[in-house]
Amino acid sequence: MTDAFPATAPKLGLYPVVDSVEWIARLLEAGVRTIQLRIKDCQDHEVEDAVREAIALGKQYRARLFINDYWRLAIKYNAYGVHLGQEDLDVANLDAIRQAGLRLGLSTHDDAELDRALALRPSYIALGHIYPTQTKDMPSEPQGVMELKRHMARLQDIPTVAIGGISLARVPEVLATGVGSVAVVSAITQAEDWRQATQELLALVEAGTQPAEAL
Ligand SMILES: Cc1ncc(COP(=O)(O)OP(=O)(O)O)c(N)n1
Ligand SMILES: Cc1nc(C(=O)O)sc1CCOP(=O)(O)O
Ligand SMILES: [Mg+2]
Repeated sequence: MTDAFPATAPKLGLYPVVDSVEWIARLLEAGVRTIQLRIKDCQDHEVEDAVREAIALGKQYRARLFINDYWRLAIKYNAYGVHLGQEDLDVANLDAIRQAGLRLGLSTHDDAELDRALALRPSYIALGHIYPTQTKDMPSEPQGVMELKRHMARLQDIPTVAIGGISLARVPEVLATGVGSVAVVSAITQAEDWRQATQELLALVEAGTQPAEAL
């Protein structure tokens, strides 16, 4: 059997996904303790400074800082974790990520992707997209909360994250499925008042009150 990736918190709480070090800094200062740097479609050398600075901030705040896509840089600067999609699985060196002691989060969008992800024994599984999203072009239809709830029945032993179109108003029905974390982009970055939005989301999702382990 494949070796498991290192454990993360059973419930990751509020999980903002943002595209700059500036957002990382302001959200950590606001109390967020699970967060992802997601800068799309760059070469490693173009994002190296941002990845290094984001990881340093994550350590400073004892937060669970995941790097999306740039797994080599995540290893180089000893990130808390890496987030990968299904396409990334075809090219990423999972053994190197595991041996470096990084947590691994994996995206899934249907049963087949869930099967593939579970076989790799990642640190958490993300399920999306739950609702229509303006943030990313999705090739599939939204799953909806009923489908999320159905998936949760087979995901009792692994931390879970819901993503895609989740607004403050939708958080209660998402949490009612039993999912342990809510990942958001626009609910924070497009909010009229991001501070207030973050505080309301944190209060609802009960984000990251315990420090990240083994930083
Ligand atoms: C928490 C979380 N869930 C899903 C994704 C999507 O990741 P991926 O499929 O790799 O797509 P991109 O984000 O790279 O466009 C995510 N980033 N975070
Ligand atoms: C980056 C991303 N991944 C998704 C997936 O389903 O894998 S949905 C998504 C975008 C989420 O943004 P918002 O909260 O603004 O809808
Ligand atoms: Mg990706």
